Amino acid sequence: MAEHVAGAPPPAKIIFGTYELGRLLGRGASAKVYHARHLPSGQSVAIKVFPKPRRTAAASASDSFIREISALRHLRHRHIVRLREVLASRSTVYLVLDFAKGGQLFSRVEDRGRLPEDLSRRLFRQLISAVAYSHSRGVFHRDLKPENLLLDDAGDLKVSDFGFAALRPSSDCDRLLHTQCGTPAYVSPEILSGKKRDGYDGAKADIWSCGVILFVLNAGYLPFNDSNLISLYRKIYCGHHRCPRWTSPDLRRLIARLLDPNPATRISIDGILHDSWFAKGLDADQKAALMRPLADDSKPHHRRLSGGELNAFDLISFSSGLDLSGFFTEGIPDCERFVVAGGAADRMVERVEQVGKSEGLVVRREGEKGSAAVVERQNGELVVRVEVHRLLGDMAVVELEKGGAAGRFWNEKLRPTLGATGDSPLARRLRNVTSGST
Ligand SMILES: Nc1ncnc2c1ncn2[C@@H]1O[C@H](COP(=O)(O)OP(=O)(O)OP(=O)(O)O)[C@@H](O)[C@H]1O
Repeated sequence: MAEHVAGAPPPAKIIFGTYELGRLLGRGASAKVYHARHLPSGQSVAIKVFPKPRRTAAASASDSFIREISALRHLRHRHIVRLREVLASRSTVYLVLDFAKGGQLFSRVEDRGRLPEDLSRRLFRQLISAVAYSHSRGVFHRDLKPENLLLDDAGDLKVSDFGFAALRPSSDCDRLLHTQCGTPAYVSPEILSGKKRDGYDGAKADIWSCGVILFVLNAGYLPFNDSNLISLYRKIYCGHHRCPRWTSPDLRRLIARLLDPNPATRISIDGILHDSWFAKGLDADQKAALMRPLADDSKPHHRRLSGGELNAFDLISFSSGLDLSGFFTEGIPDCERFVVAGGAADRMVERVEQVGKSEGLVVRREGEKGSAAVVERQNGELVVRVEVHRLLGDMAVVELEKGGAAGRFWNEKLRPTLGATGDSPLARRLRNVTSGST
């Protein structure tokens, strides 16, 4: 293998035969984000790379990539980074996102200082448009801060990083949330106070963070800041902030209403839309256009989620699907793959082994930790090979390869014992496998 020479650009890495990974754009607590080129179209994308959790228990909704996928697949809005595709290998989950060429809004403020009031207003309107839309779809970001606000090549805002997002429970429409999330300087007093029994209103908590962001855009510094965490918390509880002298009276008033420590009296999205500073110079049509999501908003989101949880079936059916090509050798004749839940995959391997033995065939285990059962005739001719590839949590991809000698063994001996007459997803898949068998 060729060695990488220090100082030379790293060799191009092509993943799934489709994306050429480029430079590192940023790294967060949970993932690294790379620039990449979509080879068929030449388009730039950003790929967020998450190591897959090393555990066998079911993937938890608290995993940030699960949260992020669950949230982003609900959302299609011009000011929210679009999730194009989800890919996975054995060890890694890749989120393919629209590339926000302008980088972090935070860097802009850091480099050039505070923004002119009109530019703050334009970006704040875009932020509220995205936040209002997310809330209307039952998604609360919970970690809004300038580092998570990106800019595209036209300088328009794209809200990103939904790794802390919460989805409203669909059953009772209860908007009160319980997990403590976010970055201290941007977090609302009710989250800091951790009144877990009462929960908190995710919409109002996001609005507080929008208030902190608006303050930062206008001032160039944070409204609540202290190197001592306890003092910082105290300042946030009180909501005491001082706007810089250049702040217009209307903007001062709006900031005070956003940074109201009492969520019950804090301004709502509707209140913001009617605020004089926010609405300045906007006629009714322009306001409606601002709040309108993309025309094709409904397209990718027809399917109902089960309680906001995401499982591998959701992943598979999303967008162009979970591309599993990295798992397998292409071009194997009569090779089928399907996803199953629970212990069904392991039971299938055991069953293949048992039936093979009872038929006097040669049976052996292969693969990592015996994840595959191979059945052959005495002359070495392949009858059937079943291999289990672990996916997320207890979900698994079953790869089934039928050799030339599979026909009778598969149809008459094996399939009836695998319960392929029921109506489970596994049974349906097995019926399809059978109909094409030799
Ligand atoms: N779509 C994108 N286009 C361009 N750059 C991006 C994109 N997504 C992320 N980045 C860059 O990568 C950085 C890290 O991304 P992100 O905040 O999503 O990661 P994270 O691990 O979820 O972070 P956190 O620690 O805040 O949870 C961003 O701050 C940004 O600079």
